[in-house]
Amino acid sequence: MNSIIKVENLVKKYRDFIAVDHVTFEIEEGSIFAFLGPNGAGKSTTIHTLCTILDKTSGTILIQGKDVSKQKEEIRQLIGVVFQDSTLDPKMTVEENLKMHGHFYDVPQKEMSKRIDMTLELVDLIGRKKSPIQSLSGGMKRRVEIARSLLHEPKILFLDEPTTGLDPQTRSKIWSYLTDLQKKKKLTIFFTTHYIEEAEISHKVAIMDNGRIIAFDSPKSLKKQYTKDQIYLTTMQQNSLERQLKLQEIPYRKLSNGYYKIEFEPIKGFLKWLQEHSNLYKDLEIRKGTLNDVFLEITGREMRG
Ligand SMILES: Nc1ncnc2c1ncn2[C@@H]1O[C@H](COP(=O)(O)OP(=O)(O)OP(=O)(O)O)[C@@H](O)[C@H]1O
Repeated sequence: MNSIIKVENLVKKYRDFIAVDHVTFEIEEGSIFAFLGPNGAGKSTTIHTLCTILDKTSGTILIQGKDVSKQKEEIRQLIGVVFQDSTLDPKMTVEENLKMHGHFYDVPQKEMSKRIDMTLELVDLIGRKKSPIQSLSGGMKRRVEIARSLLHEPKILFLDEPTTGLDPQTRSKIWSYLTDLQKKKKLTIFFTTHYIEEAEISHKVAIMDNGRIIAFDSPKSLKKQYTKDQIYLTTMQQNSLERQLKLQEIPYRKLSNGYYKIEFEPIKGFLKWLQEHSNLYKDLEIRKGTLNDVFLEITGREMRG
């Protein structure tokens, strides 16, 4: 694996409180990586130490072989960041905001206009180049921030909850721009999100809890390892259904909403039973395990709440 980020035994303390507790992981160049976990798990703290915004307490962070403690400036040129709180100047136009960033990152003057147009085209906002930021919608502002973060041609894009507060349609549009970028520019994308389903597009997911990484793999492998397909049934014949399930030693749980929940792996093995006993149930729903179920299985708690 060609790792672009290598984190080893990362610890971040705030006084005596350990916010990040001996975290170790690697991220492959050109991949999409999602960082999940409940509030206060330590995701933002980790991302901020990787982006050189926050100093770590101990451990090693290498970004393309460069040490964040010693080579901050070089690393800043390698990364683009989009954080939750907008840092765009609302009174300035889109173009002026991008130009300011370009100067800050030493984008050569003769390349500036070309790069601004190119990045705005990537997020479909070239037509709004001359618009003041304050005239744009929330989703457009986030897209301007993404364009701005790409202006100095970074190798890695860090996004801390890039879609929080946006409507589902805008969120899906932003993800389609980001996945497109990852493919076209071979960009490595590292993001945190509260919308667990957004992590499904990533190549690897790390789930963090209480400052530690408790699971790390592809969404598919995590779900395969920790979840089972779930079948939900309703019935008019409770006694007969329960008798049959018990007879076949099929584990079930009766939920407070009247549904019977059956977890079965592999689901194929249960389909025959369902066909043969179709007279015993009314509604049938099959749900695949989610990343939230993975968290629930490992910790016994919901990821949210
Ligand atoms: N500046 C600080 N001083 C003291 N404690 C802090 C500071 N920043 C964060 N913490 C604590 O460190 C822990 C991890 O916080 P962090 O913001 O990294 O979590 P998170 O996973 O990003 O949560 P969220 O999803 O809510 O953003 C929390 O318990 C938080 O209260």
